[in-house]
Amino acid sequence: MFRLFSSNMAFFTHQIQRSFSSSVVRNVVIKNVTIIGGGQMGAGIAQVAASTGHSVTLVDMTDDILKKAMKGIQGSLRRVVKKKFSDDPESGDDFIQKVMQNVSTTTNPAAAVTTSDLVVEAIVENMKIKQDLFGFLDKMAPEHTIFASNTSSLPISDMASATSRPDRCGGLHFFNPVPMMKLVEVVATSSTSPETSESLLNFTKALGKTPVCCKDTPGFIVNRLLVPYMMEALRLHERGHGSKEDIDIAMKLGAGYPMGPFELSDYVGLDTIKFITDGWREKEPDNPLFAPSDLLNKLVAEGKLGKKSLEGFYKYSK
Ligand SMILES: CCCCCCCCCCCCCC(=O)CC(=O)SCCNC(=O)CCNC(=O)[C@H](O)C(C)(C)COP(=O)(O)OP(=O)(O)OC[C@H]1O[C@@H](n2cnc3c(N)ncnc32)[C@H](O)[C@@H]1OP(=O)(O)O
Ligand SMILES: NC(=O)C1=CN([C@@H]2O[C@H](COP(=O)(O)OP(=O)(O)OC[C@H]3O[C@@H](n4cnc5c(N)ncnc54)[C@H](O)[C@@H]3O)[C@@H](O)[C@H]2O)C=CC1
Repeated sequence: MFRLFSSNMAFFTHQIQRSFSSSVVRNVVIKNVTIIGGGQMGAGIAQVAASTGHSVTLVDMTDDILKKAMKGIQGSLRRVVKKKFSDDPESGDDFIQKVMQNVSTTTNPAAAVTTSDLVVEAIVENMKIKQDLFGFLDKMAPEHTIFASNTSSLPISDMASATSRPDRCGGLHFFNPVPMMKLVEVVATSSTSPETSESLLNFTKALGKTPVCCKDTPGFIVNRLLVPYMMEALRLHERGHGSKEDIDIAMKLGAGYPMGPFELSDYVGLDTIKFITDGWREKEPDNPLFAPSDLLNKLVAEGKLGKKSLEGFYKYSK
């Protein structure tokens, strides 16, 4: 994994800063943003933050992943400018160039957070790995830095408890695809300070998104309603009461959803879906809705993770 102890210097500098800074941290104006995890969500968050003038550092485990993320951001920006600058392609190119200049990448999270106002975690949906990351970054980041998680399903308070700054921890739950989806759930735990919540709300608005305030309860608002609906779709199919194609068509044409539940699962990523549903089963072990799904487990075991691996419930071409 990361070279966790490779930046002793950054740690040392930070400890000095810490001893001089005030323990009361006021409303933080967010300019420098570090995003940990350059997968679909992290890359999308980086794109939107950079597009709105923030200075972004994107962190992942290898340079290859980061290269892929930057390529993805560029491709997505091309789609955005095609619309936004339809009659002025040159300005569109300038915009892309400026946005790309706002993003730097690194595989060294310790160095990345030393000047960060906000860290957004968008790594794998696993509590232990997220807690290890939060605990590690807590020692490296300046006192004022706010830590936010983009988790779909895990308690923010459990991640915050791995730090010495639970008042400066919260949730920023973005939706996929980040450049298109307007909503961000801003999650406050019982320890999140009002100043932190306000900074996160202001940041969300600065991104051009619409925030809603959520408590740190399972699934926040959207996934509390979305996960049971998606699980019901899976159960309906497993009982042989509908093909995945018919269920998808039904929910698109009958309920007006842009994607049916199987299409959406492939879009989200079946590995992430499995992490989420395994976690919900732990919370509600007696709920038959969250019983293990042979179909989902088989697809994940075969590496069929959805759109990102070109096969999931459906097949995709590049
Ligand atoms: C059945 C299995 C059950 C398993 C049970 C387990 C359940 C657990 C589920 C929990 C999931 C949790 C995930 C999470 O935490 C929260 C989420 O994010 S949920 C997902 C929310 N997102 C959605 O619901 C997306 C729905 N889809 C859409 O809105 C549209 O389909 C979409 C915008 C993605 C694409 O639009 P569409 O018209 O279909 O296709 P186009 O390709 O034509 O795009 C339209 C338009 O948008 C532009 N665009 C699309 N993507 C991007 C991008 N990434 N960047 C930039 N621009 C983009 C595209 O260019 C088009 O522009 P035009 O000008 O209109 O041409
Ligand atoms: N996929 C979706 O539709 C949504 C996902 N989320 C949440 O966002 C988070 C990320 O999801 P995705 O982007 O879909 O996953 P992804 O699998 O596309 O990306 C995760 C990235 O994190 C990197 N990573 C893993 N461990 C790391 C570590 N210790 N340090 C640095 N990087 C690390 C991986 O290399 C990978 O590039 C998860 O918590 C997920 O639940 C939230 C909303 C929607």
